[in-house]
Amino acid sequence: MTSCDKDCDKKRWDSSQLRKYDLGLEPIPRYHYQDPKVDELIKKNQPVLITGSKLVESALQKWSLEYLEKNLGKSGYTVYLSRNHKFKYFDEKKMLTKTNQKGVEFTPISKRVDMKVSDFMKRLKEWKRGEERIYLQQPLNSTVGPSIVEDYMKFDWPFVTSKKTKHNWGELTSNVLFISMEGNVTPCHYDEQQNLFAQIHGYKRCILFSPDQFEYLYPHPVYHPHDRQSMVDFERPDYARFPKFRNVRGVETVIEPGDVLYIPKYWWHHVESLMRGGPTITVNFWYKGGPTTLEYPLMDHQKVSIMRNVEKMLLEVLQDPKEVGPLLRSMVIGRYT
Ligand SMILES: CCC[C@@H](CC(=O)O)C(=O)C(=O)O
Ligand SMILES: [Zn+2]
Repeated sequence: MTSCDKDCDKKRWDSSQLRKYDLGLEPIPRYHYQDPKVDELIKKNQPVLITGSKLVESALQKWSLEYLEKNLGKSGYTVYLSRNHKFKYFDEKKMLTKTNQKGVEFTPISKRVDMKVSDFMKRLKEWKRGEERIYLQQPLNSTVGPSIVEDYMKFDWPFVTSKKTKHNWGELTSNVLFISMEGNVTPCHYDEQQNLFAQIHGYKRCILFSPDQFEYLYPHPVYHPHDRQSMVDFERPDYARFPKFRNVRGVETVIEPGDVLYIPKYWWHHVESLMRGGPTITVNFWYKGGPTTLEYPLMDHQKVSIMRNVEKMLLEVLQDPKEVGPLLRSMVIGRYT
């Protein structure tokens, strides 16, 4: 995939800036925000790259690193540090559960710290190869300065609200501000929320897989701190442990400033800030999924939700995670297979 799938005169990035994976990927469809195809795809819970919207236009020219440092405010921000380029999310509430204390040792690669924006920006500017990488991931809240509030109020709220209403989404839960170093990777995972992912600065490559790829992406068990995250290391897949990963089929795109990527809930996504592309800035719009009506045949994401509930129930009653596998095997092998 080259950057010339839009206009070839401006060379904005090239494929040498993308990390190499052994994956079968097709392009995510791109449509102008006024094209009816956008709502057609959202309605079908399909990803779509929405171009030309004014969703975050109020931030596009203004939200430079300098402007954000000056206006984000003095309180501590959530920053993740990582010894490598991967920022694999972990749920801290699941690190100390009794099930986990039954010998499931877990030490995350990345760690969460509270950092002043000025300290973050300093580390970003002075970063040297070999040092810990950093990634600011902060829900926008009342601690931001007045000019950020003004820019935020000028987001095209009628646009996002029309999507929420038309597609029966639940409430907006958060707008998370992401300031990433070039080359940072958020490894493959799914969220249980609808996501309008608005790019403000720099380029991010997004690889998505539909919920029906669950068995090829081997998520950690639900009780694990890496719940919802794929166990497969895309850079060095362990095909012995994860043989079906060879079958995975996904879609990808590179989002540019002004683009909005619709990431449907339960869709897997891997996101990387292009190598040698400089820092990137994104704001996402996470919406609760709408009310689910069970219509048959069930949709693939509904089956993922059912599997999650079965895991939770079994863990609740068995208490020991090591008993879940044997019980499911005796229930299924030779009887349902
Ligand atoms: C912690 C969330 C990170 C983000 C991806 C990225 O920009 O690195 C994402 O996965 C999402 O918006 O759902
Ligand atoms: Zn996500």
